[in-house]
Amino acid sequence: MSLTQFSIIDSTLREGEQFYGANFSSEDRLEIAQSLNNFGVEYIEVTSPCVSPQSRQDCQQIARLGLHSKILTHIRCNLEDAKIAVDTGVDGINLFFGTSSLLRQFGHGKSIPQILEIATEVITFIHEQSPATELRFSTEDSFRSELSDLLRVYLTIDSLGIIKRFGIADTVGIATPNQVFNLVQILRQSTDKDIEFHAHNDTGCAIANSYSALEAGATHIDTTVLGIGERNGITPLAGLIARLYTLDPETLSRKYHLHELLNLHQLVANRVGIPIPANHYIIGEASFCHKAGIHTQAILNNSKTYEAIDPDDFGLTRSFLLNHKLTGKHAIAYRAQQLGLNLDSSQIQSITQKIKTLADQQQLTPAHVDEILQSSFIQLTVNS
Ligand SMILES: CC(=O)SCCNC(=O)CCNC(=O)[C@H](O)C(C)(C)COP(=O)(O)OP(=O)(O)OC[C@H]1O[C@@H](n2cnc3c(N)ncnc32)[C@H](O)[C@@H]1OP(=O)(O)O
Ligand SMILES: O=C(O)CCC(=O)C(=O)O
Ligand SMILES: [Zn+2]
Repeated sequence: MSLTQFSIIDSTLREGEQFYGANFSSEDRLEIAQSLNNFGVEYIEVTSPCVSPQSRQDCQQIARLGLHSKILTHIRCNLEDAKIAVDTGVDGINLFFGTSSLLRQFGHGKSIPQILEIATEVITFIHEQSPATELRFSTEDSFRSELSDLLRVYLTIDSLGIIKRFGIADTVGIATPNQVFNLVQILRQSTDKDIEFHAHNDTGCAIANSYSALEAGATHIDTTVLGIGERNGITPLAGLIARLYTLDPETLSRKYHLHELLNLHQLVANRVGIPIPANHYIIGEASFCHKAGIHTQAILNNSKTYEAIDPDDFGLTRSFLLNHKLTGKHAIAYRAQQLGLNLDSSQIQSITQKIKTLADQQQLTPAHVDEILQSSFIQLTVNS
């Protein structure tokens, strides 16, 4: 698997708008598109222009920004939506049709032959109107669809010779990494077109499933900033970056402007009105914060001991928490040194024990630890 080859399709401005708290204004959409472009995602997927008049205008405006990222829109597979989408000037159109029996019966109500007939008409129409438009066709709810139906749909549509990319979607987030690997591998062996994978996170497998898809030959992965999306969302951008960075930091650092990751997340969190979870991948406040004494001691010798990701590559810094009972003498000695306090190892030992005892009784702050260190130092100096 070569990480130089794959592309990120960030769908914060489409799937992310389906998140329960999201309601992006035009200004939000433009700023987020710009920020995604600054980070360097290869594609930005925006809400269907058929959703509302403002969505249509915003889709057109984002398509005209001349960003380095290609702009895609996501529409239903029907001629009315296709006509509107073609007029927006986007680089590509993502079409989808549910192929599971549940969606065929209770969603759009079409049989597999009907899906194929409509898809053929819509794909041919878009291609005739706008041959340069990059077209993708996805089977929504792929993992609750019959394999024979999926293959029939993909192969029939492939034979039109128009589609650039096929999509596989784990719409309700039930697939396991093995299931994803197997399905992507089957599709990989059946077509030479690109393969996009879209993973919902209902069962917490979105990142692992996206990685499995890449291992099996997928070329494009859908993400959103903070993983926002319908229900509990999809593959979080920072989580996918973390997964891939540990395998090949150089390639990831070349492909993306990693220092922009935090700005992008702060912008989206602000516009959605949610905090960035402290333990979010890479950019969460806790991601490079070391607490337990054993960890801090080793990190002070070599940061690789307890860090798989170098915060420096993301323009971030590590920190140490000392104001708790899990601290150790090395952490306290490090702080004493930072404060310019010359204390020997037995003095550091006894201060460490004092901090632990106090932490058993009350909530300590970093300022408390500094006060204890400073007052102990003064007392020891006076007594000596
Ligand atoms: C899994 C996903 O996330 S898919 C993407 C979901 N995105 C969205 O839903 C975008 C936001 N949606 C909207 O603004 C509206 O639902 C619109 C504009 C798309 C459609 O609105 P309405 O015409 O009022 O229809 P409504 O949303 O009530 O029902 C969905 C319609 O789409 C049809 N449909 C569903 N999937 C598809 C599909 N893949 N291709 C074609 N038609 C479809 C349904 O059969 C239904 O058709 P009907 O009008 O003939 O009954
Ligand atoms: O078009 C796609 O591939 C994905 C659509 C979607 O959001 C989903 O199935 O969850
Ligand atoms: Zn989705």
